[in-house]
Amino acid sequence: MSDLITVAGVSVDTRHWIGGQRVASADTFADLSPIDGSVLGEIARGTPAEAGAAVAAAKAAFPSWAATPRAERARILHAIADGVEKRIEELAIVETTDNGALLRSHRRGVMPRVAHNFRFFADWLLKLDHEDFETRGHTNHVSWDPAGPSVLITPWNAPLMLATWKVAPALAAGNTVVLKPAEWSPLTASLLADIAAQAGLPAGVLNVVQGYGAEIGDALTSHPDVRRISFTGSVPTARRIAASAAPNLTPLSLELGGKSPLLVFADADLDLAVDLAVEQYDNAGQVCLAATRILVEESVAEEFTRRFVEKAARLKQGDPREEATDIGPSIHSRQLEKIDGFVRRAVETGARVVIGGYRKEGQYYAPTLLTDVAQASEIVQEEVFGPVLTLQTFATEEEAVHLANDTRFGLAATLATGDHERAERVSAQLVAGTAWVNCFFVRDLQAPFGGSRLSGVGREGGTWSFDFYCDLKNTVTAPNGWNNHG
Ligand SMILES: NC(=O)C1=CN([C@@H]2O[C@H](COP(=O)(O)OP(=O)(O)OC[C@H]3O[C@@H](n4cnc5c(N)ncnc54)[C@H](O)[C@@H]3O)[C@@H](O)[C@H]2O)C=CC1
Ligand SMILES: O=C(O)/C=C/C=C(\O)C(=O)O
Repeated sequence: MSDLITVAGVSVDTRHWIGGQRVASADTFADLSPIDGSVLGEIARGTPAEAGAAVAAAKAAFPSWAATPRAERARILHAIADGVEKRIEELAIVETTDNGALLRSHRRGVMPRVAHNFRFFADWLLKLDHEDFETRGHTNHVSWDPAGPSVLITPWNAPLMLATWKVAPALAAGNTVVLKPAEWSPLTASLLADIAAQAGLPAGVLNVVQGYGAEIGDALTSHPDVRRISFTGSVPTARRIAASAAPNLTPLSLELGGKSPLLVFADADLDLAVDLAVEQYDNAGQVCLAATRILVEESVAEEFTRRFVEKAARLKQGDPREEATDIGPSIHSRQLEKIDGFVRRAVETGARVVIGGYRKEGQYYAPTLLTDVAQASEIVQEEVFGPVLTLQTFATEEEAVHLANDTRFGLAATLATGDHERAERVSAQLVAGTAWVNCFFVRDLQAPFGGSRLSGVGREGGTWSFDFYCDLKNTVTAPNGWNNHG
């Protein structure tokens, strides 16, 4: 069997990337395209021993990379960004074929953001500073020391974007990396390894291990040489990782799921509110930030629903490679079954289907809106990760805030209102890592990103990423360099 496969005309290596070498596994797993279920290739099925080898490579490369001057690290990160930009078309088509998200988004939005991730953290590194300050004549100097080998475990809904969001700051900070991409979308991580090597990243600084999280996850997250673990994915997996990391007290950053609300007040621009609501079907609903619970003030609920149904009917679902497509397939048949199960159970317990509510041919789920749902019900409380929204109404601002906050999550919230004071008052009461007012998905890497409650632990982005990936040290020097026991 060949180690190289061709995906939409692009050659992709199916092996791990460890210590600057391609490494095969004895066993493989099949990578399927969600577009038509075809097998794209057989991918190295990592073992705990291979995971250990990747950590060993990261450990060996760490001292030299950590000692590499900031300006040189930044130069190499920019060279990686150049490499990404040269290959945007290839990365976009491979990602779309592998995870089913829209080609037009990958081309114009997502892959340019991948390059930006490297440029942003390279530039931020050069600005990263803390003013020295004095204590009774002594100077305090805070330094951002590289923490060590970092394990980065990433999901399938935005594979390269979410991976580089972690890889770029970890490398900028002077850490070495073992990246474990999701088994449902393994391909672009392999291309990233090629791009990074061509950009001059030394061997062992970035390692990629393919395989099932259930089989190699523990070997990575319980490893005593790993000094940071950053994970994006589901709550149950996060709990496993936290337990596995606990004996070594390895610091964790967890970006988990959500069940975010969209609050639509009667004073809102209703067309804008409808646009914001329909946008939640993006990426077939496989977005952690999606505002999947629409909460509408009673007096405008009927009109909002009428306009929503009209607009949603114009969405085109189909092949994500086509320019006109708005919604592609779900990532995997198992995910599709999970979505369908959520909807069937909701309907069995009294939910009313406003639109959708059924599987289509292939791996597609119709954009769905459910109403008459109880606040305590599974469909309101649990993350579906599919194109399924619920609609509830509220009578007062107080009730809106109560419903918005009444889940175990706290990732994001979106408000549609024409009243500036209300926007301030309500957003101040919402439990959410990000609150958007009359907008959605406006993202800036300078901002802290993460969630409260079961949506995560910690924040990444800008200085917060360096806070996580570095060991901060305060060096206190006596006046004239002497310790006067002051
Ligand atoms: N960004 C987000 O918020 C995401 C949320 N999810 C949620 O999770 C649900 C299930 O999706 P899954 O793919 O099963 O998510 P998952 O959390 O199991 O997978 C995410 C990553 O974790 C890895 N992983 C799995 N078990 C592991 C272990 N024991 N140790 C270390 N790493 C491990 C996987 O290989 C993958 O790379 C979705 O339906 C959705 O609700 C999934 C992906 C992303
Ligand atoms: O694109 C972003 O800025 C954030 C995306 C986050 C997700 O889609 C996720 O973690 O699921």
